[in-house]
Amino acid sequence: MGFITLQRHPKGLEYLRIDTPTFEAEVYLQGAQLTHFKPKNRAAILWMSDEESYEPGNGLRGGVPICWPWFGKLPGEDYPQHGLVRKLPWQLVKSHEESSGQVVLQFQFPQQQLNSMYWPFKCEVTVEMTLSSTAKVSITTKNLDDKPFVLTQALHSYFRTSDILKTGVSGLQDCSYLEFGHRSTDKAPIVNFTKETDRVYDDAPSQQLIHTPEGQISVSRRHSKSCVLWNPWIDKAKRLERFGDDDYTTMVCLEAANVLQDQIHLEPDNAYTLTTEFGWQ
Ligand SMILES: O=P(O)(O)OC[C@H]1O[C@@H](O)[C@H](O)[C@@H](O)[C@@H]1O
Repeated sequence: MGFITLQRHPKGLEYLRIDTPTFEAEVYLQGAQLTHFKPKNRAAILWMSDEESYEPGNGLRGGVPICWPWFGKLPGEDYPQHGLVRKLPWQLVKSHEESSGQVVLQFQFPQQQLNSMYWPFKCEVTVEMTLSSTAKVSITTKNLDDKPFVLTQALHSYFRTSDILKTGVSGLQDCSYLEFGHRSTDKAPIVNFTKETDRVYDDAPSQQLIHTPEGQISVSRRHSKSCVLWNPWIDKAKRLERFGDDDYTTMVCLEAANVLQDQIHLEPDNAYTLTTEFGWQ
């Protein structure tokens, strides 16, 4: 076997390169972030920005960033967007190759790195990836404190398409969403992209399909009622860091989440696992 090798990007970040008879993948220890996933004989599924500089301490623009213990700007305007863990190194605590070609990786976020100014709770945070012809990414939070806390989070997956104008998402028909402060519901069977899209669906079915010119990507979620659908479109693309002006034409984010009414109340000693799984249909 020997499918997994530890490599170092010229800018210094360490990552795992995995090459099996079934798939290839790359996972950065910073952010425990899957940045590349490609089943053999199929196109790559995840989008990664060509403008990414891979500087240590920056978020990596693409793949599956981990947003924890809050999503977006919440709980306060001065809080770092999308939480505390996506720009810091995680520890690899398990890597297991099965003869079938399936690979299981487990990462833990070192508790001492948690900024107690923003997050004054003891907890254990683990990301597990099960990679084969599909990729499954889970994040488990265990409350080790003596008081409960409230958590929002997302597995912020960037998917690749060759043409956003020929891309749509099914599985969201009749679901209510919040976008730019307004509530709405889409009656169409497929959501298409013609402008900036930044929707939080708070009670969506557990599976969607992304229809791209390359085929259909199935994206499913567990322990998650909410999901986020995002494409920055023309103007926001120009303002985003590590994102090319035309990059909005080749990506779409469909994020497994626990946000809005779907936020998690975690009592002491309890644990909660959010999971997303994706692959070609
Ligand atoms: O640039 P960031 O912090 O990675 O965020 C990217 C996007 O993440 C999405 O999840 C949000 O809905 C967008 O509003 C945001 O712009």
